[in-house]
Amino acid sequence: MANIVQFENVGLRYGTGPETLSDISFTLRSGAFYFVTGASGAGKTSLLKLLYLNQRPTRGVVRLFGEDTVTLPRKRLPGFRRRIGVVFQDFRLVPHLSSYDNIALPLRVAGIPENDIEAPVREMLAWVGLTDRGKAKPLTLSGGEQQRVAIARAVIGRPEILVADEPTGNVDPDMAERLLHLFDSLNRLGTTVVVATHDFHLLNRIPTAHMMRLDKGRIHDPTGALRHPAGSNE
Ligand SMILES: Nc1ncnc2c1ncn2[C@@H]1O[C@H](COP(=O)(O)OP(=O)(O)OP(=O)(O)O)[C@@H](O)[C@H]1O
Repeated sequence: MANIVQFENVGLRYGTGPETLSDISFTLRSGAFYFVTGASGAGKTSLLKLLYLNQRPTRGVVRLFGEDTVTLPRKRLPGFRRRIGVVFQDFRLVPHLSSYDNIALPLRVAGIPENDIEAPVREMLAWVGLTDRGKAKPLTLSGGEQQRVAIARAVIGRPEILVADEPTGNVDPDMAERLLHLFDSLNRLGTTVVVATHDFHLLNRIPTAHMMRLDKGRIHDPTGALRHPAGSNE
């Protein structure tokens, strides 16, 4: 498996405060499944924000798809962001748009012709089990339904990496398992999946998943299992 993400001695500081993340070094392998765990405030959300290019590191190198994102020209950032799907705990759907239109949004933003949008949106609605809810607005859906719309929206552009920040935080345990099953099936199709979670029940559900534990802004990786040399394709 090739390296798809590489962090080298990354630090992140908000404003003039202390470093929220320090000396973060790890490699993510293309096609693997990762859980990011750690106590509240350990820096999980901050780490994911660096990963999906919502934040720039204060120091160090964040390399995505083999390129250094810190020196990447700004005009190339949107293209990079399209290769990463993101799911949030609070869904972040557009409230006045139907499920169908929320899922279609990334394709419309990317300028895909309307004729080429319907089939993939219908396919996504079916995949998340919401074929009959395409016209529904987010506030008329349950939390689990909203999250499935959000997952469909995140993956309709066939991202290479799916990042999810506490995606099961606002759904019941049965729905949490169902959502995890969606992530697992995507991963089996080759998508690299990174899920931050507090939910220890979920961790055992994906036996092949790798764990990234954050402790007070640092990666806990005593055996170095999360580090692979640059260019290593072992
Ligand atoms: N935009 C920001 N400005 C200033 N400080 C921030 C900002 N975002 C996060 N922090 C601080 O960074 C630290 C890590 O926060 P982060 O949200 O990354 O942790 P977390 O592990 O995701 O926590 P939780 O599990 O509670 O969501 C916290 O001390 C938080 O207050």
